[in-house]
Amino acid sequence: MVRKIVFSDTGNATDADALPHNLGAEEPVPKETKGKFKKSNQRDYKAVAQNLKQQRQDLPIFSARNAIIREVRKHNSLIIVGETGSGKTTQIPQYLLESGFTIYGQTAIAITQPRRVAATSIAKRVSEEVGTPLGARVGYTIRFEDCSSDKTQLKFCTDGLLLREILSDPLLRRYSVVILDEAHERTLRTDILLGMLKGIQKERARIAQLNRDSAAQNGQSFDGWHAHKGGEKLHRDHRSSGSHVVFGESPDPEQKESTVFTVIDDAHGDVTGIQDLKVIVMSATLDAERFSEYFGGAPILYVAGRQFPVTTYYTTTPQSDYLDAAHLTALQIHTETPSNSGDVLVFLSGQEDIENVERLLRESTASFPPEVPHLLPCPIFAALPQSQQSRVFDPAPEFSRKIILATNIAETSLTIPGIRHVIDSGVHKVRGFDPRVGESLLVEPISQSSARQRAGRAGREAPGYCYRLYTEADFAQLPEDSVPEIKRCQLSMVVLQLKAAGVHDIMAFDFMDRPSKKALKHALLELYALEALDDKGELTKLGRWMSEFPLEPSYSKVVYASQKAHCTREAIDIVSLLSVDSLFFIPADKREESNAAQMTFRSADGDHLTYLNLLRAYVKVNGDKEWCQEHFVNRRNMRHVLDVRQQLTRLCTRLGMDTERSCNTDLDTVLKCFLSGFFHNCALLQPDGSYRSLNGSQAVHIHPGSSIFGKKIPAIFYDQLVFTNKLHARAVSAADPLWIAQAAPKLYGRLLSSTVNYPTN
Ligand SMILES: Nc1ncnc2c1ncn2[C@@H]1O[C@H](COP(=O)(O)OP(=O)(O)OP(=O)(O)O)[C@@H](O)[C@H]1O
Repeated sequence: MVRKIVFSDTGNATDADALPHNLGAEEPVPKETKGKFKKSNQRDYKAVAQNLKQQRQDLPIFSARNAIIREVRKHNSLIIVGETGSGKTTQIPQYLLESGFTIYGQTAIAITQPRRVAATSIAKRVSEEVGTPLGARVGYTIRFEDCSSDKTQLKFCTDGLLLREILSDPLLRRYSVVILDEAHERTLRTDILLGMLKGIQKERARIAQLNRDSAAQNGQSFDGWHAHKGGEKLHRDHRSSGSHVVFGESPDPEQKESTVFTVIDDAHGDVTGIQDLKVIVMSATLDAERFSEYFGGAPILYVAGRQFPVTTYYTTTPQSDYLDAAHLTALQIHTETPSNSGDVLVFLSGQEDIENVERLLRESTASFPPEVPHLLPCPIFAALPQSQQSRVFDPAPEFSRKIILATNIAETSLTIPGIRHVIDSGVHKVRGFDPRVGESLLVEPISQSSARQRAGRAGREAPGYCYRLYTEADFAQLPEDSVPEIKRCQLSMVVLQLKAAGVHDIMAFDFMDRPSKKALKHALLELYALEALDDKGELTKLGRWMSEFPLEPSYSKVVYASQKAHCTREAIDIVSLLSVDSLFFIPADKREESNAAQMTFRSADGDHLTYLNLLRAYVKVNGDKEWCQEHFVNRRNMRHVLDVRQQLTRLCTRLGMDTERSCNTDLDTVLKCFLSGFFHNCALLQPDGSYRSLNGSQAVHIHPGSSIFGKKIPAIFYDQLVFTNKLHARAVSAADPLWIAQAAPKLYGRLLSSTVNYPTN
C-alpha cells in the first residue's frame, strides 16, 4: 500500500491583504543613474541589467519607490515592513543608490543580513541588476571573505561583520546609510548592532551639527575662527561649548567659495564632512511598533504586495514523524505534479535531519522507473562549505527536479530560482543557555512569522504552494514571533565585543530587549575568569587580542595559550574540528561498522585527540573520497574543517603567531591548553560512577558517541553540554584534576587537596 500524507482539500491562497498600504506611485520614476562599468564585458553587464529592468519594475515595491526615497530623506530612522518577495532587499538599496545617497569612492550603503549565504547571493543578484561586476559597485563582505573595494557603494554584509567594522571605524564614517534587513529574526548580533547604531546615530548627529555650524560660519564669522593666510597649518584658538574643538583652514581666505574646513572633534579627531547616519530597519513581520518605539518613534512604512500568491495546505491530522512526512510529501509532489512545475524546498531542523531525509529520498527514488524524472537532493545548512551551499542556486539538469533540503538558513532573504513548492516541517533547532547547565540545542516548533517566511520562498517567480506538515489548529497555537536570541543565548562573545568597542557599562547598554541580569553577570564573570577582563571589568590586553577572533572566547583563549605551550598547530586543528556537528556519518543499518571504523582513530585520552588523529589521517590521504566512505568520515564536514583551519591560520599569522609550532608527541600539553579555556566545562567522577559538573553540580552524561563513553576517568572536560533527554557532554576528554586546578587556581585550587574514591573501570 502506498503511504500518503493527507493535506486539507483546498489550500488558502495568501496575499498581501494583511498589510496596510500607505505607499503608492504618486511620483514619476526618475531614470536610473548611469553605473560605472568596467570596460571589459561592459556590454554584457549592461545587457543583463537591461533584461532585468522590466522584472524590477514589476515588483510590488516599485510603485512605492519615490515615497520611500522621500521618507528616507526626511527621517534619520525608518522602519520598512513589506511582504516577503515584495522587493525590499534587492530594490531599496538600489533606489537609494540611484538617488544620490552615496558619494562615489567616499560613502556607501551597508545592508546587513543575518546569514552569509543571503549576503553573498543577494549581492550577486543586485550587481546583475545594477549592471556591474560583483565586487565593484555592488559587493559583499562576510567573515574572512571580502568581495568589495573602496569604490563599492552597496555593500551587503553579515550583521556580525558590521559589528566588527565598528571596532575599527567607531563612527562608521564609510556609510551614509545602514539597512538592517530581516531584523525580526532578532539574532544576537542584530540586537547588539541595533544598540550600537543608535549610539553612533546620536554621535553623528552631534558631529553633523558641528559641521553644519562650521560651514555656516564660512570661516570668518565663526566665534574664535582664524583662517590662516597662505594656507599654513591652522591653529586652535577656541574651545567652543561642549566637548568639541573646531579648527578652520583656509588655503585662500580671499576666496570664500574655495574655503576648506577641517573640523576637529575632541573625541574623534578630524570629522570634516561627517553627516547624519540613516538607519533603516526592514522586516516582513508586523512587529514594527517595537522597532519604531526603540528608534524614538521612527515612522513605519508598509509596502503591500507579494508578487505571486502562495497556496498553503495543512495536514488533516498531526504527524508524529516529520522526517517521514517530509519524505512522503516530497515524493507525492514529485510523482503527482510534472517536474517542470517547479523545484521543491524542504525546511528541516538541522544537518542530521537533512542527511536522513536525503538518504530516504535516495532509497525511494532508486527504484523509480526510467520514465520518472530524477529527483536531485541538494542539502544546504550553515556548516556546509560555501562552494557547496551555492550549488542550490544552479538550475536542475534536464529531466530532473531539485529538492533542496534546508535548515532555516534558507528561511529569509533568499530567492532560489525554480522553487515553487515549499514543505515546512514546522520545527527548527534552538540554541539555549542556562548558566547553571550550559548550552542546549533543542528541536522546537517554529513561530508563525517563521512559517510565513518559509512559505514566502515559494511564489517568488510564479504562483507557489506551501505544504505545512502540521494542522491549521497547530499553526494557530504557534507563537507569533520567536524569542530574541539575546534572551536565550550565551553572551560572553558579545560582551567581549561590546567591551572592545568601548562600551564599558554593559548593564547600561541600550538593549532593545534586555538580557537577564543573571546571563550578563555570568558572561562578565566568565570573561574575568578567562582573564579577558580585569577586576574592574576593563578589557585586558589579552581580552583585546581575543576580540580579534570570530570565536567564542573559550576557543580564542585556547589559541592564545597554545603559543606558550608550543602547540598552536594542534590547537588550531582541534578548534576547527570542533566547529562542525559531526565528523562521522552513522547509517542506521551500519552502526557497528561505523563504530568500528571510528575506532581506527581512537585516542584513549578522549575525543579531542581522536579528532586530531582523524584530521591527520584525512590530510595524509588528501581527503580521498573512497577512504572517507570506508571510514564513515563525513567528507562534507571535513572540508568545512579545512576551511576554518585555513582561515584561523591566516588570522593567527596576521597576529604574529607561529602557526606551525607543534608539540609533536607531547599531547598532554594540548589537553592542558584546552583546559585554559574550558575549565568551566569540567566534571568529576562521583563515588557512584556518575559525573557531576564542577561549576553547577549537575549530573552530566558522556555522549554515547564519545571515544571514552563507558570509561571511568577521575575528571573530564567537554566542548559543550547538550540537553536532549538528559544532559550530554559532547567532545569529551580526560583531564587530570591537577590540570584543572592549575588552569583556574582561584576557582578550583581546592582540587589540589581533594580526594575521591573512584570506582574502577
Ligand atoms: N537571485 C534571484 N534570481 C531570480 N529572481 C530574484 C533573485 N533575487 C530576487 N529575485 C526576484 O526579486 C523578488 C524580490 O526579492 P527580494 O529579496 O528583494 O524580496 P524581499 O521583499 O526582500 O523578500 P524577503 O523578505 O523574502 O527577503 C523575488 O521575489 C524574485 O522575484
